[in-house]
Amino acid sequence: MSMIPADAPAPVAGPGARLPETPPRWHRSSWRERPARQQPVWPDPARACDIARSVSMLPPPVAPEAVVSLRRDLARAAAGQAVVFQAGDCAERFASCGEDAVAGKLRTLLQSAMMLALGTGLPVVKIGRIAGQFGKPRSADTEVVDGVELPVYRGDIVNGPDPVPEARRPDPERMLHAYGHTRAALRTLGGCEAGGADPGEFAWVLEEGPLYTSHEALLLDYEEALTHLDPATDRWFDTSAHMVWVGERTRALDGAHIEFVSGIANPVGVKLGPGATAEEVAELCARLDPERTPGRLVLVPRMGAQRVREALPPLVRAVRDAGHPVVWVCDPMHGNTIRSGSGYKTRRFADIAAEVEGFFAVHRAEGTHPGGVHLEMTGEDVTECLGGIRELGDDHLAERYETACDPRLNGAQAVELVFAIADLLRGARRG
Ligand SMILES: O=C[C@H](O)[C@H](O)COP(=O)(O)O
Ligand SMILES: C=C(OP(=O)(O)O)C(=O)O
Ligand SMILES: [Mn+2]
Repeated sequence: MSMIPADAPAPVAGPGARLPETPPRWHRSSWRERPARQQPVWPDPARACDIARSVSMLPPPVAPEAVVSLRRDLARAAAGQAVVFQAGDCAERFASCGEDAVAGKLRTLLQSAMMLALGTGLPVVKIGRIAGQFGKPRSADTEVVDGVELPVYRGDIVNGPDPVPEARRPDPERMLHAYGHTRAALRTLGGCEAGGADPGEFAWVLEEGPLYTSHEALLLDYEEALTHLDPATDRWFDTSAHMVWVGERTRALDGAHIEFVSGIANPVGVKLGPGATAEEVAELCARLDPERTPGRLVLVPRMGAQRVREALPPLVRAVRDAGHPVVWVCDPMHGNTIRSGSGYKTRRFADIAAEVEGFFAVHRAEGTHPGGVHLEMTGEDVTECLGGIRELGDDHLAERYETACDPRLNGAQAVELVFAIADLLRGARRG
């Protein structure tokens, strides 16, 4: 049953607004026939099923028209006429979905987008890791804290981060809370865009286009519950966000996550680690973008500074030669995670900057568009990543290490990186 009102206006036609056919035999639950990695083992699966059903009856958080509008904007980025800036927390916390916290994040994102727009003269497609980035894939199922083995934290939509067994137990009620916090965050974002809450001096950036939302489509019970048929277009939309992506750990071609996103009409991202092969990527493009529609597919290499210059070119060539009009977006964070001497999970600013430079160099050499960047950052003065202009060292990490999962650039480091990216983009345009 569709949750989208039948009288919703049909999307305006234009580049990127063409919506490909839903694949035959696809349904929002067809992923259940495939192996699904990184899913919680709910203690009471029948209860999880009931809760997912409750979520599916709630109003869709995001409207199909706004999703189509993002597709149109991404089509421009695929053609090199706009640049994508996708950024936010690694793991959003429910407790940070209040009005002040979300308005603060919005201001930070807009500030960065404004610097990119001013620095490049290009329109910036603004996409937050916001209003739903609650599920985390992990490298291991358990961790040892003070000698006790515990299930890992999998994001607020699954369990809690406190290192005690009760908090780490997967709780399906959290899917309902995730829905509520998404709605709350969207209300604040929408309020700012409508001139309600105050985005301050960055308000004009919003005149060029809204802040879209995105998260990893990881917890498939939840994504399925918010996927509805839109009668105006006869397409299925995952209404949990404007854009969703599939992570490096769940992008298996025959896996549940790729099956799920193959049938939704949203723009879809896929993370690509250094092990991705040209054949795999060509196959992913064939599955997810069979009609070669600009604005549909965003490929997000996260290779690591050491690998990007050798690992990325074969993938770029394979996609270009197969004629898929994808947006290439550089994630310079996830291939550069290290453990510091004092034991913190961290990243070096120099590595992050070097990966971005490598990404631009590859696109320059291949004659393709560097479509944008995907960052984990905050406007707060946290101490999670090493280096930057203030030369944050290992002995500073303990001062304000606040992330619930991966280390984020702090406000100053983010500004420094965005300036460097604007320079590279200017160079790419001249080239
Ligand atoms: O963004 C997320 C992390 O990279 C992912 O959850 C893996 O983190 P882990 O190696 O600490 O499990
Ligand atoms: C887990 C993430 O990325 P990846 O799938 O690239 O490791 C992430 O974006 O937080
Ligand atoms: Mn992360």
